[in-house]
Amino acid sequence: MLEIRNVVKTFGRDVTAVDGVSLSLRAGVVGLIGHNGAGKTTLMQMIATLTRPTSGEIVFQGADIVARPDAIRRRLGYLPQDFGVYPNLTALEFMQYFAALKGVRDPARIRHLLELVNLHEHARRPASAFSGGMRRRLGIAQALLADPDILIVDEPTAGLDPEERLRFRNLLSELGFDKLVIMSTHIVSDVESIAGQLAIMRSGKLVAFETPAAILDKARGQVWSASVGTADYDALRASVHVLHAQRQGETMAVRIAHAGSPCAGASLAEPSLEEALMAQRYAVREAA
Ligand SMILES: Nc1ncnc2c1ncn2[C@@H]1O[C@H](COP(=O)(O)OP(=O)(O)OP(=O)(O)O)[C@@H](O)[C@H]1O
Repeated sequence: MLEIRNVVKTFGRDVTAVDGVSLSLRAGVVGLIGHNGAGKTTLMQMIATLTRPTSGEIVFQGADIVARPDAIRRRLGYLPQDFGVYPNLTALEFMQYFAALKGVRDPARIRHLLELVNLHEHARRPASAFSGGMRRRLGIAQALLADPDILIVDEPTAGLDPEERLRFRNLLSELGFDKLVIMSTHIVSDVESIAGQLAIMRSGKLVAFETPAAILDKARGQVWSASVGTADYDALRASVHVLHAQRQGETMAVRIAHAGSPCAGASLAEPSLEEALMAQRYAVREAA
C-alpha cells in the first residue's frame, strides 16, 4: 500500500532528522518507536505530505506522493501530536466543521464516527471540556471522516489515564483490520499488544522493522535475572548492561542484557518486549 524508499530529511546543514529510511507497509497497525528526536514525527509528516523529503521516494498505490501529494491526501487521516479543539465548538459542531472542510456531506457519517469513538452521548458538549482521552478520540473521529486507507497518529496516548489508554488502543486495533494505522510512541506497552509490526527508529535511522514476536525471539537467551548484594551492585552495573534494578532489602533484583551468563547465580529470563528492545539497542551500541 505504501512504499517508503531511502527517504532523507535534513534541516539546515547540521540536522538529519530522517536518514535513509525504507519501509514497505500494508494494512494493519505499525508501531513507530523511538526516543524523543528519533525522527518519528518528521517521517510521519512526510507521509502526510506536510513536509517534503530532501531526497527519496514515497509511493502510495503506485503514485509518487512527493510529486503528486493529492494522491494520498484524500486517502489519509492524520492526528498530530499537538491536536487541539476549538474552545467554543461542541463535539458535533467540531465534526461538522471538519466535514465541511473535507467535503463530507453525509450527516450520518458524523453520527457513525461519534458512535465509533464512543462520544455520541457527549456530542452536544463543548469539546474544550473533554478529558485528554475524549479529545484524542474526537481527533480520531475527524481523521476518519473521509474514510481514509491510512491513519497516522502521533504519540496519541501521551497524558491519558490507563483506562483511556486501553480504550484508545482497542479503537486503533479495530481500525487496523482494514487500514494502515501508523502510531508513533516512545512507550512500548502502548503498541506491543496491537501492532503487527514495529518500526524502530534511532537518530533518524530505521534500526529494525519486525514483528513483536521476532524481536522477542532474538532477545531470548540474552536477558538474565540475578540477585546481587547492594555492595556488589555498582561493580556489576559498570561491567554489564542492567535493564532494570529493584532494591529488595539488602539485595538488588536485577535484569541484565548479556550474551552469556553475566554473573554468578544469574538465570536466563523471559524478556518483555521493552527488555528485548533495550537488549537490542545495547547490541547495536556495542557493535558500533
Ligand atoms: N523544523 C525543524 N527544524 C529543525 N530541526 C528540526 C525540525 N523538525 C525536527 N527537527 C529535528 O529533527 C530531529 C527529529 O525530530 P522529530 O520531531 O521528527 O523526532 P520525534 O522522534 O518525533 O521526537 P518526539 O518524540 O520528541 O516528537 C530532532 O533532532 C529535531 O530537533
